[in-house]
Amino acid sequence: MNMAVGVLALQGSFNEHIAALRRLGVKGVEIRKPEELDNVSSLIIPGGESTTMAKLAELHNLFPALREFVKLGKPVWGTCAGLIFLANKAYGQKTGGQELIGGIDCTVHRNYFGSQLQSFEAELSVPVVVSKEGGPETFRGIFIRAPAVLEVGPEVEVLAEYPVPSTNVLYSSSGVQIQEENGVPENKVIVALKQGNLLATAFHPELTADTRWHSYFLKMASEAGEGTSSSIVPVSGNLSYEEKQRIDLPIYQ
Ligand SMILES: NC(=O)CC[C@H](N)C(=O)O
Repeated sequence: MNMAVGVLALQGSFNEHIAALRRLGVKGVEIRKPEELDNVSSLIIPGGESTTMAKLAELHNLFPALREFVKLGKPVWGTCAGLIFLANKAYGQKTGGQELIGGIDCTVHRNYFGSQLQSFEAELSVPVVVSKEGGPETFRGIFIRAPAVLEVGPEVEVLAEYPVPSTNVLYSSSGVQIQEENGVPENKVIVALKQGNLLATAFHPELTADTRWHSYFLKMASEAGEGTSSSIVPVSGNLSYEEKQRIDLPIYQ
């Protein structure tokens, strides 16, 4: 049985993820209902606005199915708001908080880099996506009202960090200086991480023409599917009108 990559399609940049998968010849399936998760073997949670996305997920009764998906060890990648969904703990929530899926043993600050106006782009050093056969040595990260990860547990693999002025150093509720406590240099925050089959990036690879992060996730997904009956579904045949429109989405270079 072949299985496709699901993309949570409640809000945010899900079309852009589907377009990036399509560029790699892989079919992305929009997920809006819990039962639709049965048809996919891996999932991408796009960037957007995590409170809105969480409210919509609640409305569609998606949280139990999403948590089960994670619990079963199926690969999930969250970009930006998607990272917030996958964190076990979040700061900077609206009153009353929002539901999270959880799974990555980390604490995320929802709007660490400030408001929409403080959005920025930066070249990141990301050894896991750099090809040994050459090509660019960095990845251009697009940070839009981006979160950052401030604390990680021992099972988390840090894939990329971003330097910040030491005045940005945050303290936990108990007054402990978070970065120092975890041995992370005081002037860096975590912007890409992995725990088992869960991957998270604070920036938006789906808004660039660079598909290296999507390839990395597809590799994770196919490795997780090895020995089982599921594998990634290639897209074949001509593009439908809808798919063509997606591929033609503007790409931020
Ligand atoms: N671009 C994004 O996904 C922004 C996420 C945003 N900080 C939030 O809380 O939802």
